[in-house]
Amino acid sequence: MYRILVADAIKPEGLSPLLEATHIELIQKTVDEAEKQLDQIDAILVRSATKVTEELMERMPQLKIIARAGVGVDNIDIPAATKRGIVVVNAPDGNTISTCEHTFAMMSSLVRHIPQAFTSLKAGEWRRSSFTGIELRGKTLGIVGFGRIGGELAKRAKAFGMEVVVFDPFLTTDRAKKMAVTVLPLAELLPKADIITVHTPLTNETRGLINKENLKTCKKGVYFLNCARGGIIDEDDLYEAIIEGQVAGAALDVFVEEPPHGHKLLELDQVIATPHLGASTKEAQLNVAVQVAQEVLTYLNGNPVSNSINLPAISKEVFDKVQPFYQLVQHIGMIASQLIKEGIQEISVTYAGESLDFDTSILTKSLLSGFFKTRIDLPVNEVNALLVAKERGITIGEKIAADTLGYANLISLKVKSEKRELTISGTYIENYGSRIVSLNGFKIDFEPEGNMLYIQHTDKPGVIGNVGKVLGDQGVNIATMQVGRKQAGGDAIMVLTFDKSLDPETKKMVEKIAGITLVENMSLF
Ligand SMILES: NC(=O)C1=CN([C@@H]2O[C@H](COP(=O)(O)OP(=O)(O)OC[C@H]3O[C@@H](n4cnc5c(N)ncnc54)[C@H](O)[C@@H]3O)[C@@H](O)[C@H]2O)C=CC1
Ligand SMILES: O=C(O)C(=O)COP(=O)(O)O
Repeated sequence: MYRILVADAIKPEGLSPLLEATHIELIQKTVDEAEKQLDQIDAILVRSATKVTEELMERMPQLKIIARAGVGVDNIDIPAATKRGIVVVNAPDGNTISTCEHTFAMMSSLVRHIPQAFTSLKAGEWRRSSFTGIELRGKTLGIVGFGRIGGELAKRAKAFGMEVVVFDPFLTTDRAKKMAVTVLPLAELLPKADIITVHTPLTNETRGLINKENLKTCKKGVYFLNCARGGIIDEDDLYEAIIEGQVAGAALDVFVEEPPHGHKLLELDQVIATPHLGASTKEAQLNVAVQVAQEVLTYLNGNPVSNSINLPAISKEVFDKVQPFYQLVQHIGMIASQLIKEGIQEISVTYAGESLDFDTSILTKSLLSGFFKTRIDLPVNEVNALLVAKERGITIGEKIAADTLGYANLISLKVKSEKRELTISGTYIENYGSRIVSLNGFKIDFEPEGNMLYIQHTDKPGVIGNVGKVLGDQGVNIATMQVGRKQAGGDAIMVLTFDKSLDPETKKMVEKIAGITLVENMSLF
């Protein structure tokens, strides 16, 4: 008998696969109400209200699976679950349409001042001219983050006669073409759009993506929407921009702090808002409940789940073989992702060497998880890495090769975009650790770790010295520096490691050094 705790308001109709199973007992209580039963619970189903913390997991020693009836898993401590071998699943597409439709409703309400006009009318006023709006037809909608929700929104905006421009650094030309949207860099989208809506995940890259600096570059009188996550548009900077008249108004479904107690943005007449209602429809709630109920049942019946976002358990024997290469491949993926930032068409991995004589697919998935780490909102791991690649139209290849080029083992990655190809190889040396031994055809030898800087330059006297001088003058302590070149006087590369990441100003100074053609920060945290 398995006991499943349904801790948040999840639609009961969607839970019928669980209600009908004879080996399952469903307990519909909050965590506090179920306090005395927590040590017997095998699965927990939540939305965003219940916080599944490490402390809660400690009180649930039987817990095998956490299911999030929705997309965002920020209320679940994923590393703590992974550490305990608890699978976490979600429902990635069950609420896409509802969130898109909510965004559209917010956009219409925003430009026609419907909430403000309604409040005024209810107060007994009849102020028609104060609420003159604008048409959506002919306006340019800027969509920042063109995933599931962004894509659906584009279709609806076009039906309203809007022009759609999008920014998404991970979008392939194929998908952009299929969706018939114009792709622009963010710096070009902002001054072009009349209305801008964000649909990215909240990550270190997207927190404050819209801020004081780039709000200034927008059209005066632009409208903003955030139905994704609080903080993608900096709340303080948005407030200032509205006060200054640069932004005409904003529609917000999400906040940095929820509920937003005494929030200054909510005091502004130009702001309309809803309490995180994007996914709150009968249909979305049924979809997500059905999806997670099915996943939980599948897993408890001993079968693999499809929307897991953390690690599956692997046998001790395989684990021992995989373990030395596990971090190396993640680092190879992370380096590649930071050196080839555009949309990718193909990723292929080649394994050579006797110690790699096992099913390497787990390593390929681990490499992909490193590659996607900074690109998408959900934690990507071995369980979902291939699905993530497939959804983005990326072809994945895996080969076994005989030639280790003199190393005991060699793992080589080739990443292809429409414009170029990037190659990187690494090896694991017993009792020594991981080394990257070739990068873009340059022989090199460095340990992938921490904060790194990649520099492409011409092999001529003075360049290396000048890099050292600029960094020294800025008080940057170089931990290691490795160089590689193909032939004397030709193209060359340098890879440096630091104790902390290089600030943008110092990076710019390095870029200005004569002979240097490319400088990229690489972080392996
Ligand atoms: N208000 C609500 O109730 C709901 C909010 N959401 C939130 O909406 C967001 C988007 O959801 P989906 O479209 O389903 O996710 P998705 O993963 O399909 O799309 C996210 C897109 O953002 C792009 N992206 C990642 N980093 C970026 C960056 N630095 N700049 C620009 N684009 C970037 C990705 O390439 C991807 O195409 C998520 O944060 C999710 O949590 C989702 C459902 C309901
Ligand atoms: O699915 C998501 O990411 C959401 O933001 C919806 O959250 P909710 O289930 O409505 O609390």
